[in-house]
This record gives sequence, C-alpha cells and structure tokens, in this order.
Amino acid sequence: MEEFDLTTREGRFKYFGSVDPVEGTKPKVKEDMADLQNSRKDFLFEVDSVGINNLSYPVVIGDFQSVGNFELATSLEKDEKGINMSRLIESLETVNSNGVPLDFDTIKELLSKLRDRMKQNSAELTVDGKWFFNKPAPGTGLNAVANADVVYSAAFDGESFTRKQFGMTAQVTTLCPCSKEISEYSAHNQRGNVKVLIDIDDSAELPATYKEDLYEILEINASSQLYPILKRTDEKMVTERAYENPRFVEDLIRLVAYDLVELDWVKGFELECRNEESIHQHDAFSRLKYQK
Ligand SMILES: Nc1nc2c(ncn2[C@@H]2O[C@H](COP(=O)(O)OP(=O)(O)OP(=O)(O)O)[C@@H](O)[C@H]2O)c(=O)[nH]1
Repeated sequence: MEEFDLTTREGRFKYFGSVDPVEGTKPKVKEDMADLQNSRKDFLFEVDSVGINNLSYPVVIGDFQSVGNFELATSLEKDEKGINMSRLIESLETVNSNGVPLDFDTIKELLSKLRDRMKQNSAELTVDGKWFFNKPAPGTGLNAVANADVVYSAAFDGESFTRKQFGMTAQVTTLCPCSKEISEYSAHNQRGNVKVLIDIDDSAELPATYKEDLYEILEINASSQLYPILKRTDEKMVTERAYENPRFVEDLIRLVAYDLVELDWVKGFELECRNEESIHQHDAFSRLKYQK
C-alpha cells in the first residue's frame, strides 16, 4: 500500500487520485505551437458572425455599476479557418475601467478595435443588463433605486454603424377598462411589461437623456407607475391614478407607439406590451412593428 503524506496538499491530491503530468511530445512554447485558427485554404463559406456570448462582465449604465451579459463577434473570411477568440476579451478589457461604460461612443471604439485586432470586415456586439436609477415617490418624493432592463446592440463595418439599436423593458401598472366599466366597484389591475427595441437613426443626434426619455414614454402611457418606496399618501395617488387611466394592452401599445414615432432619433421599433393578468394564470400581450 502506497504511503501518502496527508499533511501536504500535494500528498492529499495524490491520495485522491491526482497524477504527475506526462513529459509529452508537443511544443510548450507559443512560437512552436500549431496555429490552426490562422491556417488558410478554401473553407467553403464566409461566416456572418463568430464569437462568444453569455459573457458576464461589469458595466456602467448611467450612474450605477451593473452586470452586462455580452455577445461579441466578428465576421470571418472564406479562406480563414477561425478567429482568435482570446482577442475578443482582450479588446473588451481595453475599454474596461471599473466596468465598461455602456454608451455608443464606447461601443464604437470597442467594435473598431475588435475589427482591427481580428482583421475582419465587421464586428458586432449585443449586451443587456439592468439600468439602475433613482426614482422618487410621487407624493412624498422619497428617493430609492428602481431599475429597467436595457439592451445595446450594434454592428460596425469600419466606417459606420450597420446596426445601432437600443432596447428597454419597463414595468408598469395597467387597470382593465372593461373591468372598471362593468363592475359596481373596483377593477382588476396588474403589472405590465413594456418592451421596445429601437433602430436608432445614426444621422440624428441622440439626446444625452435618451434612457430617461424612453423610460418615461414606456411608463407614463400606462395606467400608473411603479415606485420602490410608497408611503400611504403615495399609495393613494398611484391607486387613484390607475383608476383614472384604464388601459387595455392594445391602448397602451398605441399610446407608446405614438410617442416613439415623435422622436427624431428613432428610425423604427419593435414594441411589445405584456400584462401578467391578475384574474388569469395566463398573460395578455400586444405587439407592433413600425418603420418610419
Ligand atoms: N476560433 C475558435 N477558438 C476557440 C473555439 N473554442 C475555444 N476557442 C479559443 O481558442 C483560444 C485560443 O486561441 P487564440 O485566441 O487564437 O490564441 P493565440 O493564437 O495564442 O492568440 P494571439 O496571440 O492573439 O494570436 C482560446 O481563447 C479558446 O477560448 C472555437 O470554436 N473557435
């Protein structure tokens, strides 16, 4: 029976089955290693997008740090076997300073670096995360942090964005107009999710307050709004506000669409409203696509 020194980590590892590395015959220094990714011949097809996704990385959205879920990719020429994937995160790291600032200037800089370092025609990125912001209660003004889901998606061909999109999902209150109409008292209401993905017109100026502007449009057209802190006076306000502004999912989507069309920087959008119905187990939804 082999003796093991269980007082050392090495001994314990061997006791649990770890073995010494083999000497091996393959090169150990980078210069001598095969570089399959960079081998060249006719590989039959160009690839539209190749890269990595489901990457969690710190981001800064507005005033707060958050966690971004990234997809980073480039195109790939027909005569190249693969991309150098390690360079995707190397490029991301060049714009990381306690988090990658999520704005279109930084995104353009990152995509330009990706494209250059990968020596490809185009680079693209999609990142989603939670945007945190201060939101005061409607009456007392008591401040606390609320959030909305945001997504940035862009592609860059070396000269300009070939895709420039910003999306947001805001949560709202909706109160059913039918229920209000037919009932002696009360009306059922629910939490709604208003989700939009906007094609941004790169020739228009994107206002510095685009996130706030969009959030306001998504929530103000609903029956009432959600707040992190509500005292009784605030609660009375949001309850009565909902009753004064009944909305079907069809009403909400049309009212939001009207405001979106008015924005100069919006080229088109996909919009969805979804109510988590409080009188059903299922949800109610509406969808709309619009191109100017
Ligand atoms: N192209 C490609 N790479 C992969 C795949 N799966 C894993 N890898 C990555 O291969 C990478 C190592 O390759 P490279 O980035 O080309 O490394 P390298 O050639 O030493 O890097 P450079 O010094 O920048 O040329 C690792 O980061 C792995 O994550 C795949 O399906 N395709």
